[in-house]
Amino acid sequence: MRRIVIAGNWKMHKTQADSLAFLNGFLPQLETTPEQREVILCSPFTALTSLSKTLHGSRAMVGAQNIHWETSGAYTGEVSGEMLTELGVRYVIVGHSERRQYFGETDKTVNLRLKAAQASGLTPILCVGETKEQRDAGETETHVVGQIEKALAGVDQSKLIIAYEPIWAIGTGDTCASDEANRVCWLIRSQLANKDVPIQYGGSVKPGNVDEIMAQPDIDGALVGGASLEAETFARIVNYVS
Ligand SMILES: O=C(CO)COP(=O)(O)O
Repeated sequence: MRRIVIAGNWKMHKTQADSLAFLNGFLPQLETTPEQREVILCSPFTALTSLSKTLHGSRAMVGAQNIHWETSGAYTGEVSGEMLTELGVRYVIVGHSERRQYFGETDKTVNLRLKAAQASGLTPILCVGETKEQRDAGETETHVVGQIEKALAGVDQSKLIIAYEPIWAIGTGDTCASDEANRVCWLIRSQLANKDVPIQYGGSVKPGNVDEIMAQPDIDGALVGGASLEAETFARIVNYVS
């Protein structure tokens, strides 16, 4: 049985106070969440400590949004795996398209960050996905398969989550049709040595489309941006109807 993993990516949203207010509304709604669903909240670095303390012993776990590949050194502005695990962080997003687009993340640095995350005991959530131009040119498959190959060179597939996030569907309200998302998730799985790696879909996941997305056979979860910022909305997604 493959794991089901629903993660919220808060991106650059929420102070510590905002995070705690969110949890007040969110945690009680996890009481009815089926046990086999993993629930993760990926906050900015500054809220990780508060999240970790408040979530201790609860159903939800804490994730970060980036990690540096070195264990320490002169890397101003960066954070190491040990710094994250010390706070109780268990997961980390790696290679999000916003980091690739705005912060010069490459397939090479994604690969280094994945290995560093695993070396420090974190489970990385590797993000891949194509642009609108690539999709329109019929290059989705070759692009995504290329990203997967380069990212996973030398990476342990037993401690890994992958998120397929078509860039044109992120923050646009323009969801990828669930059968199209499923087809790409299936393709990703076909490239993996470990067929049990959970593969999430991300891109405008909302209460109104989550049930249909999660009904797809090769989609094992969701990576949710905007709709993870509000407790009621994210709880509805986590408690999707299967
Ligand atoms: O980028 C995403 C999650 O990592 C998706 O963002 P939205 O859910 O806001 O489209």
